[in-house]
Amino acid sequence: MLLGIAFKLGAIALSILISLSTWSNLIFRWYSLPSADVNILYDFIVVGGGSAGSTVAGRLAGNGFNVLLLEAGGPPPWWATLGTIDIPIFGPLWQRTDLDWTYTTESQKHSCGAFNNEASLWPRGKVLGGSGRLNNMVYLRGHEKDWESWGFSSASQLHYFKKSENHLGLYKTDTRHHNVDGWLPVSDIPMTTDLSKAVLNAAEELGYFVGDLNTMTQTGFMEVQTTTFNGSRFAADSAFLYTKKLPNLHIRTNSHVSRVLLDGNNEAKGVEYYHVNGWHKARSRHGVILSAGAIGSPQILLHSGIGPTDHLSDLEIPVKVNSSHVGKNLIDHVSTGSDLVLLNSSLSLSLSNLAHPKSFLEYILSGEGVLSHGGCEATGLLHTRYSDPLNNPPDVQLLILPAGLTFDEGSLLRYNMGLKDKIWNEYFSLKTDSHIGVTILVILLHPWSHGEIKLKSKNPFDPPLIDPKYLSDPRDVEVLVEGIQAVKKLINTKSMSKLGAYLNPNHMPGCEMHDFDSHAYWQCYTRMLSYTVYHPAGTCRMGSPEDAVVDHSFRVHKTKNLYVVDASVMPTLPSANINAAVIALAERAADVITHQILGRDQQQTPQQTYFSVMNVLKKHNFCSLFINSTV
Ligand SMILES: Cc1cc2nc3c(=O)[nH]c(=O)nc-3n(C[C@H](O)[C@H](O)[C@H](O)COP(=O)(O)OP(=O)(O)OC[C@H]3O[C@@H](n4cnc5c(N)ncnc54)[C@H](O)[C@@H]3O)c2cc1C
Repeated sequence: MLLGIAFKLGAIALSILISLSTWSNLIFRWYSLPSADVNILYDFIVVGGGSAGSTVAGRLAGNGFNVLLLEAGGPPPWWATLGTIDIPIFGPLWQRTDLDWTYTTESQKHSCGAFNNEASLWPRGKVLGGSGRLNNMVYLRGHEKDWESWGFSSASQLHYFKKSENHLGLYKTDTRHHNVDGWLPVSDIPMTTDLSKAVLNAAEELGYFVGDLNTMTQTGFMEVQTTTFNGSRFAADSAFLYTKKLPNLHIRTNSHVSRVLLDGNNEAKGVEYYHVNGWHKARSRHGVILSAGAIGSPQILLHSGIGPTDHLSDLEIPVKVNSSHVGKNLIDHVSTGSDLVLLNSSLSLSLSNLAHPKSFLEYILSGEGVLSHGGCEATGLLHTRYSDPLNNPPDVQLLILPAGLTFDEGSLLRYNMGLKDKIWNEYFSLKTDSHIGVTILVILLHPWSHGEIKLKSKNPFDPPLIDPKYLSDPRDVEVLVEGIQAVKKLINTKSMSKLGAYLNPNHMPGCEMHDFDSHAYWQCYTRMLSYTVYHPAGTCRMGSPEDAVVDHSFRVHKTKNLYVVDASVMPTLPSANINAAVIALAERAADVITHQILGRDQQQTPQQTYFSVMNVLKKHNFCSLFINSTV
């Protein structure tokens, strides 16, 4: 036993040492970023260093502009610099810490019955890299019909997905759909369990397409691709802020922006922010770009006096621009199905494998094994009978996780989600004997229910009121119930029966009045066990002035030099996890804004002129070899 303990301690010490050397480069970058000089007039101020903010700030700086990036969170803390923050399996550990804004929604009337106060806990990243530092790293683009409904051609959308991508996986030779010289690594997952193989075989048995869903034309199933490199998380800050030397980029962390400074013509001139021990102002020449996410960006607009007049007047915030859509159209992917499938065989992802020193060594030496597992291993995009495959994108996504809320025996995951004790005791912990609970998550891709974000007070540090109004439209419940029927078909295949898969027979508390497995039972189950997949969007949506907040060049209607670039501008949700689309939107925004400025600004700096000429040449494929290595 003593030998065992010594071995474990030795492995942990070794892992720390090797992590330190592996990540020292990154640590150096975090702490040697050019710090901001607050007296400079920057070309652009970007607010929020998350998925979108890191991308747009990195690209604009790369295009020769002087950029100040203000982020409310810090750089990752000291313990994260041991490398632990990039180990995929540890993702859930950072929730409910200083890296998380720890939002809670209002109590839901039609959903979330299984959760404390009938509310949903919404983790959001408060750190450079934003929610991309807490996420499950799944890289899935969505469907071509999604972009057409946004007013973009699918060809231009594919261009921006490819622009960001450095595809390191199986499909890297498919140059029509993938690219290998972007800044964001996209990899195949290094470890899967027997579950994903069984699900993919089951999908084939049922006649689904199995292959790359990132071509954006297919429905069917695939093993997930992830934003990782050598088995480690690679969030947008790693990709866009530290990959290239960007001397024009200045980063100020621990800087909470309260409002945009607008002149009498509603032209953005800078921002006001709180840093360490006082209020500061920063000024910009060409514009302010809000990338504070689907909660932060509408919150800052409202505090700046841009929003619905009645709401602002109630809070005595002087109205600058009456924009009735700010904070409205809150959309999110809501899901159900944790531990809905039980297996009577074991999988290689288990708590005991996770704690084994061998797993640490395997990860350190090869970037593989259980520590490299980000939670999700396969996914499917489907049309239920409520969605016409000829005219609509898929309406249900299935995400396959070889674990459920019971994975850690109740020590962390159920608290991260705010599950009621009664539901834990009477449903989850009753899991039959030694059988393991796995999850084929059913995700509603295009909710009819829309919610809203409002301010609670004039205080910029007060979290806003978040009400997603999940499942307030009954059509959403019907689509989720259809998704559950699709899961039942999958587990009834030969491939899944080899793993001993069966439907969890426990009756969901609160649904006792319905016969198990009846339609009414699943409606009730869905309303009880409904939870976020962490994709809030739409609160500053893009479109025409009559029904939107920003136009197609990301500019806030009725203002000048004020842009929003993040998940909040999405008019509808993509048929996928949304991080890839957020980054593609930010790539597009950087191009659009650069061209606008270069078009109207005759007095370019020599460096900007150089970059604009190079970009034009690159677009027309002149001297591409030379240019690719210099731009
Ligand atoms: C637990 C979890 C799992 C997820 N899993 C996946 C997945 O597997 N795949 C996927 O595609 N998507 C996933 N997502 C969603 C995805 O990560 C987000 O949609 C995406 O990161 C949103 O990008 P954003 O730039 O809009 O916002 P964020 O990345 O949240 O960035 C906003 C940034 O602004 C900062 N900020 C906010 N307010 C202020 C202010 N007032 N002043 C200054 N700074 C401010 C924040 O601190 C943050 O850094 C997940 C999200 C979570 C939380």
